[in-house]
Amino acid sequence: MQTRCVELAFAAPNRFRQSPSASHHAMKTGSSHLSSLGSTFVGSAIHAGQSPQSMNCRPKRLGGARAAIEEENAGRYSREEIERQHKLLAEKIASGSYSVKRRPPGGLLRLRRVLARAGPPGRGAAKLLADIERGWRLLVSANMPEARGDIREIVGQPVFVPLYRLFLVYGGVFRLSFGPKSFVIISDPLVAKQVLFKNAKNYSKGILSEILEFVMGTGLIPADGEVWKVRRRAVVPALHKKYVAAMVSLFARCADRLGDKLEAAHKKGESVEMESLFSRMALDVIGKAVFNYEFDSLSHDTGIVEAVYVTLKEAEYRSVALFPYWKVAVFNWIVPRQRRVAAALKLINATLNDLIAQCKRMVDEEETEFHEEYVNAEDPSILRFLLAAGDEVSSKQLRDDLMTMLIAGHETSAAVLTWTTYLLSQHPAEAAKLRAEVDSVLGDRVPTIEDMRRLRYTTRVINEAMRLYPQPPVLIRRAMAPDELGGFKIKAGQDIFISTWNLHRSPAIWDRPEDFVPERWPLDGPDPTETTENYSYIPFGGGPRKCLGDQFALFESVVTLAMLTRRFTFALAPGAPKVGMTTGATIHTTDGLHMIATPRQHGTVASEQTLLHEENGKADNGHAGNGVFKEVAEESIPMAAKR
Ligand code: HEM
Repeated sequence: MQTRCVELAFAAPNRFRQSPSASHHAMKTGSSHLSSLGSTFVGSAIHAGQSPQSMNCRPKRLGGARAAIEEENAGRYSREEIERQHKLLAEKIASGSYSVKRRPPGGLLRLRRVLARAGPPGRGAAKLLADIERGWRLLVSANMPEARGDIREIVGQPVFVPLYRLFLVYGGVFRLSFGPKSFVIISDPLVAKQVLFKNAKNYSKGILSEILEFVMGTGLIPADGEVWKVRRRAVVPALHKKYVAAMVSLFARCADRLGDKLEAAHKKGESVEMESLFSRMALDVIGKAVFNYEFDSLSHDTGIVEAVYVTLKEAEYRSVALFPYWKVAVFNWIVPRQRRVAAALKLINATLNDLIAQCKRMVDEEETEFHEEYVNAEDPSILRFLLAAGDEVSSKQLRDDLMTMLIAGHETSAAVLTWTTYLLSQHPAEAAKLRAEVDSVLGDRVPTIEDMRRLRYTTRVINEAMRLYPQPPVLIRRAMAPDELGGFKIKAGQDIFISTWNLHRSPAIWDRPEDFVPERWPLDGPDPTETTENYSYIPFGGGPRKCLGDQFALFESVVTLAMLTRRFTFALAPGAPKVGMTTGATIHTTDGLHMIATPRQHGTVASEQTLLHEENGKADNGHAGNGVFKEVAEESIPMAAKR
């Protein structure tokens, strides 16, 4: 098939595609989702992995936001530069020059030897020195392992990659220092549990709050202390069971619209860039779900869609800038990007304020009594629930909460779907097994809430994709008082990164940690969570600050994956750029996920179902035998990339 890239008539969200730029990354800045940001060091890594090569399928139209994004991305890191940095870091770790010396100064040993030869008084002094040395060693062994590096060895690549290499050498709790600044990196499940759950009260969101303040204000993700407690208590009930069930049909509707787009592309012989399409679909979902707003970004590129992306991009940008010039008011007038950001925020705020006012009027006119599982059929949004609940909250706080959820629930979901689709394109056997389940459970029905229990393998595929590509890959905290982590003391004010990436890929925890094995999660077992896995698996965090949209997000991913699987097979587009990783708050691809989506011929379904049953019958928890599926996979996934 002759393929071209779908030319999307949109501006802003295309950021993900081609540019050598961080356009790509335009943000997910989520919050927590922004968690992988939060310091110059972390932020610098955000722009990692971008290739300066131009892509062969650029969108023809560049809107203002996209142009702005491209403008600032020129001349970032080349692939060669990143590879050079990987090598340098590996060599430095191997040579030991990255490690802080933990032995007493070598001169002491020589002095002791000289003293020992100088008769009884010298021997006495040498013994005294030996005792001091022993005390030193004891003291040092109580110190946290420390890697002291040069920030240039870390930037230019997704930050969780060097953190993984360092973890393998320095262990589950170590300090990473750059000059006077240090971060404690946690990759040990029990220590993660202590920070997230057992002693959660001692940890704030630290630098994350500062970065996100301009967009989320005191919304749930950046908020700490009393504000967080009050707002969490108010918002959580809005995502009750009936609400999530009502959302299933919204997910299906949006996934169907995406399916139509893919079908149209196929008819024209075009490839599709799935990362930006998933981003648009997730924006459409979250707009409706949170404040009943129809972005319809899959079809139109309206000013508000562009404004959302400009704002998200800015949050990412601020996390990487060395000098926070926007804190100086005059620069906000002088610097064009700051003027654009101000205009975007003004538009979003005005839209949200209108929606809030409109919703208030509707609630005032509504006759239905408010109750615990209140859902308005025409407007099942979270905003409607909060207003109907009579939530005593200022419009500003409400706006902050809505904006936070918009960001938190947007790119995370998009990223999960992007990497799941990528993984499946690399694992035809698992893709065939998935199709078999979807066909047998759904046929050509649209999924309902009851199907969520039945789509077991689909759920496992998502669980496993979230293990390999956690969104965000790092969680950020700051200690408010001294604590002891894994036996090492830390001081108040210590910045901490919990590396979900390291936990999820730790060779000490997982068999074949790097492999995509949905079967590692038994179909008849409970859905894996931080509780079932005792903090070895924390795709939604854990403890009091755990994601409140976890069930929503899981169902959104399952429904979308099932709907698309029912209609298409996916394969990487011939000649598509290698799918590399880069990170904002979530993990993005470096150059987009260019695929061929082929509408399915339902003739292969029966044989795939037989295979699913045969495979399930084995009740084997290992990796599915690829050989079993090979034939089906080959005939039903045209051009599928093979492992
Ligand atoms: C696959 C999609 C999603 C993933 C992987 C995800 C992941 C996470 C994670 C890991 C955290 C904890 C952050 C931390 O501890 O620092 C979090 C927090 C949060 N998430 Fe999500 N999330 C997703 C979707 C959503 C959705 C759809 C919503 C809203 C409807 C949402 C709203 C929130 C909020 C408000 C918080 C902050 C909770 C608090 O601090 O009290 N998320 N999310």
